[in-house]
Amino acid sequence: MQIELTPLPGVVILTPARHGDERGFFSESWNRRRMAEAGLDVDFVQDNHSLSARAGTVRGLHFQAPPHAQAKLVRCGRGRLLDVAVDIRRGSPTYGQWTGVELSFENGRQLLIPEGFLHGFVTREPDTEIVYKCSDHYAPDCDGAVLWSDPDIGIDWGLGGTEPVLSDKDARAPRLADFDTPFTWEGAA
Ligand SMILES: Cc1cn([C@H]2C[C@H](O)[C@@H](COP(=O)(O)OP(=O)(O)O[C@H]3O[C@@H](C)C(=O)[C@@H](O)[C@H]3O)O2)c(=O)[nH]c1=O
Repeated sequence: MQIELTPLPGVVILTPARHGDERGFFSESWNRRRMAEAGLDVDFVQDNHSLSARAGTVRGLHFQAPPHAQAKLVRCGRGRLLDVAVDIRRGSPTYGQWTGVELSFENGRQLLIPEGFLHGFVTREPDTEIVYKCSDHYAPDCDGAVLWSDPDIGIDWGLGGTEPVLSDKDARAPRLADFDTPFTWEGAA
């Protein structure tokens, strides 16, 4: 498993080995022991899978508040997407900053997003599937969102001026400045 850091400490790109043969490949998409050995010990309890029919579909920016905060391990099952994490931990040196990584079936990359970050993505091909593990169960009462296009965050979604496909919930989400984050950075005074 290859591990790459991103500009946001704690957000990590993981690329599991693929063992190819004449049939195709085999890959351990998550191995708890290997992750723990690498200092990435997360206890996942739910797997999610969604399909976005059209390229340019944006889902996000989402979080679950404590006591049901979620770390996520995200990969692309089919197609191609830009996966994004935003630090929303009050007092964090990187509060409000984002990082994005292209995940595709071909590149096999995965993004590990800890608690305290927003998560969102844009699909770059039709019929793109995302698959992700979560460290807590779905808790609708703790579910929240921040506006995907908030200029204070300034994510470059690569849409080139085209309007994205969005859910009503995501289109109406508040901006970061109008939002009281439920997360605090561990190093905060
Ligand atoms: C997130 C979630 C939704 N649902 C239901 C609620 C609703 O009826 C339907 C669609 O939900 P949503 O519109 O919230 O789906 P979606 O916009 O795909 O939400 C997801 O976006 C990405 C970016 C994330 O990081 C996820 O945690 C989740 O928030 O699925 C579950 O049953 N379990 C779940 O864990």
